[in-house]
Amino acid sequence: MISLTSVSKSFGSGARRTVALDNVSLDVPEGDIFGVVGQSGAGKSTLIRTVNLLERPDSGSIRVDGQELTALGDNDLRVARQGIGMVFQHFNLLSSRTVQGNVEFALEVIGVDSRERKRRAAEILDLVGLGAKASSFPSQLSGGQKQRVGIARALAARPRVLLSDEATSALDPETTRSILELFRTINRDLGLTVLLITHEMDVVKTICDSAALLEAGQIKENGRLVELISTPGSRLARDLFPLGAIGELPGTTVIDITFSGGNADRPVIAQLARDHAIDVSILGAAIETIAGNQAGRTRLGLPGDARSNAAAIADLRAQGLLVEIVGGAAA
Ligand SMILES: Nc1ncnc2c1ncn2[C@@H]1O[C@H](COP(=O)(O)OP(=O)(O)OP(=O)(O)O)[C@@H](O)[C@H]1O
Repeated sequence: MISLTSVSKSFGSGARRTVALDNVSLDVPEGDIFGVVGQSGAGKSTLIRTVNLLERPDSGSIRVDGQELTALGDNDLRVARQGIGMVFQHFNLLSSRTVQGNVEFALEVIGVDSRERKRRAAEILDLVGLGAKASSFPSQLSGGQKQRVGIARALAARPRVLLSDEATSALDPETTRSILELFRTINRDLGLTVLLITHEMDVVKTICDSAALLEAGQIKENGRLVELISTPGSRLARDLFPLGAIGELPGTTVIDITFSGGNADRPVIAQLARDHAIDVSILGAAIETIAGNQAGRTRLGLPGDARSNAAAIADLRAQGLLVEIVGGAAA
C-alpha cells in the first residue's frame, strides 16, 4: 500500500548538512498497522512527512495506493493527498472553530458542499465517540478528546491511509490506550492502512502488526512482529521484551528463551530439571500479547559453562524454541 524505495533526504549544506534519511526502503502492506520506532533525531518525522510529500525527498520513489507521488503535478498531488490522512502530536486544531467546524474544514478545502460536510462530519464524530461534543471549542476539550477531533479531521476525506506522527506522545497512559484502541477500530472497520511513528515501544506492542527500527536515517530492522520476535539477535524483539541488564553470575550460563504462538506454554524448566538434571534459576521473564498472539521471553541461569549445557540447549532448540546464550561462564 505504501512503498518507499531508496528514499534519501538531507537538510542544510556543507559542514551543516544533516542526512535525515539515508537510502530508506520500506513496504507497508495494505491493512497493516505499521510502526516506525527510533530515538530522537533518527529521522522518523522526516520519514512520515515524505509519505505525503510534506517533505520532498532528494531522491527515491514514494508509491501510495499504486500511485507514484513524486511524479505527480500539483493538482494530482492535491487529489492523491485526500487519500492520505494525517494525525499530529500537537493536534493542530483551529481554536476559533467548533469540533464540528474543525472536521468540516477538512472537507471545505477539498470542495465538499455544505450539506454533505455537515452530514459527514456528524457521522465521523460519532465514529470517534465525540458526537456529544460537536459544538464545543477545542479549548473546552481534554487532550484525548482533542486528538479524537484530529483523527476525525484526518478521516473526513475518507482516506485509505492514515499517518500518525507521535499521536499519543502528549497523552497520559490511559488516554493513550483509548486512542490506540480507536486506531485499531478504524483499521479494522474502515480497512485503513496505518503508518505511525513513535519512540514508545508500548505503542508498537499494543497495536502494531509490523515494525521497523530507524537509526541515523537508516532502517536497521523491519518485519512482522511475530517474525521479529523469533529472529535471533533482533533489537526490536529485545526492546519488546526488556529483561534488563545481565548481572555477574559466576559459573552460570545465562540463556534467553523466546516463546511465541504454539510453544508459549511449554514446561521447559521442569523438562530441563527432569531430562538434564539441571537446577534452573529464573532470572527474568516478560510475557506480552503481540499482534494478538501470546509471546514472551524468559531468562534462565544454568549452572556450568556453555559447553556443559550444550546438550540441554540443543534439546530446547530442537523443539523449535529460540534460545540465545546471552552471558555466562567461560568454557
Ligand atoms: N527542517 C529541518 N532543517 C534542518 N534539519 C532538520 C530539519 N528537519 C529535521 N532535521 C534534522 O534531521 C534529523 C532527523 O530529524 P527528525 O525530526 O526526522 O527525527 P525524529 O526521529 O523525528 O526525532 P524526534 O523523535 O526528536 O522528533 C535530525 O538531525 C534533525 O535535526
